[in-house]
Amino acid sequence: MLAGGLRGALGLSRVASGERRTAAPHTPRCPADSAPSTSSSHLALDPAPYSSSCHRSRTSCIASTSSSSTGTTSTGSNNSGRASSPAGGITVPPAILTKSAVRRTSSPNSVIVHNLRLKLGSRDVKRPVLNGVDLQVRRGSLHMLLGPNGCGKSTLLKVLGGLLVPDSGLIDADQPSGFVFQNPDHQVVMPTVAADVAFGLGRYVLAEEEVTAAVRSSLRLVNMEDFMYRATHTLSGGQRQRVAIAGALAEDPKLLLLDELTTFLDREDQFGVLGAVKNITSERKDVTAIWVTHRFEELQFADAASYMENGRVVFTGTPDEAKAYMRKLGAPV
Ligand SMILES: Nc1ncnc2c1ncn2[C@@H]1O[C@H](COP(=O)(O)OP(=O)(O)OP(=O)(O)O)[C@@H](O)[C@H]1O
Repeated sequence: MLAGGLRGALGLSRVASGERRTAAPHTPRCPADSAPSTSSSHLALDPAPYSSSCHRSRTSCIASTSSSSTGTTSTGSNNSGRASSPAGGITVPPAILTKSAVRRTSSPNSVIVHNLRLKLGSRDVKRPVLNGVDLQVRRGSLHMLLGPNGCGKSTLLKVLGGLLVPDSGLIDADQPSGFVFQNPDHQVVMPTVAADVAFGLGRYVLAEEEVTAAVRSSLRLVNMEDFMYRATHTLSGGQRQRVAIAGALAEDPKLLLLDELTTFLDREDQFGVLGAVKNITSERKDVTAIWVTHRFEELQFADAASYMENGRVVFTGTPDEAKAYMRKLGAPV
């Protein structure tokens, strides 16, 4: 059980039994990197997209498209920039939906991106960062994204996670998504592991038992259940990274967006984190992980890999095919 004090710290004092977590959060774990959430699920972007409420599944996102297009959505906005649903007093993030979203629930792909374009920069001087990205990621896979510095990997992840809004293109992605960033020190913010994993659940109306169960099962998936009551400052970098992933998992994401999680880790921690993510996609067939990395040796954990150059995906294949492709480019794979 979580300590009573923890409940208050997490803002979980309003418990209504029988109510269940129904919000569809997009989950940036790094406060410093948090941006107004625009959960991306179905983007078929005209230059001026519009927003609406977005609930858990692909299907309901599409269903809410028609109500948004007629302006009948009941979602309002709160101070944090998130939309709030009056129905259960539960906050839900805004989503960007368009009339051209296609119902595709039977697709084996968790993510389909087509001709995605985005320019970034100042208001006066922008330059293309995503130059027509096409990408398909199978549901339940661990898909690695590689490419040289500055080719657009993190930007693509941010677009998939709703942290950036593309200028044009189509995105059809399972939701909700959970984002974990490079530096665990920016993301593991609570004094104990249990409190940290439960952190994001504070915005839901949940019974204490539900919080504890979500925390425990998330920690189990990343092989950290035995650390539940440990002080976070006693953890190694890799353990902290696994706690950050568990924090994202606790909110039941369907898409995990993992941006260079092993950059600061030694080999043991690196493989511990990779093993944890592999375990998640093996055990939870409905969860897909996109893993951005520079480290070729990590390909052995991948189900598939894509290589980006100049804001485009130029190759997608099996890990072995990806290695062969990169060897041809002269990479020391
Ligand atoms: N907010 C921004 N404003 C202007 N340019 C940006 C912004 N964010 C990223 N860029 C530029 O977009 C390009 C792609 O950046 P991104 O971080 O996506 O690359 P990356 O492939 O993840 O690189 P790395 O492997 O070094 O992390 C870079 O040239 C970067 O400088």
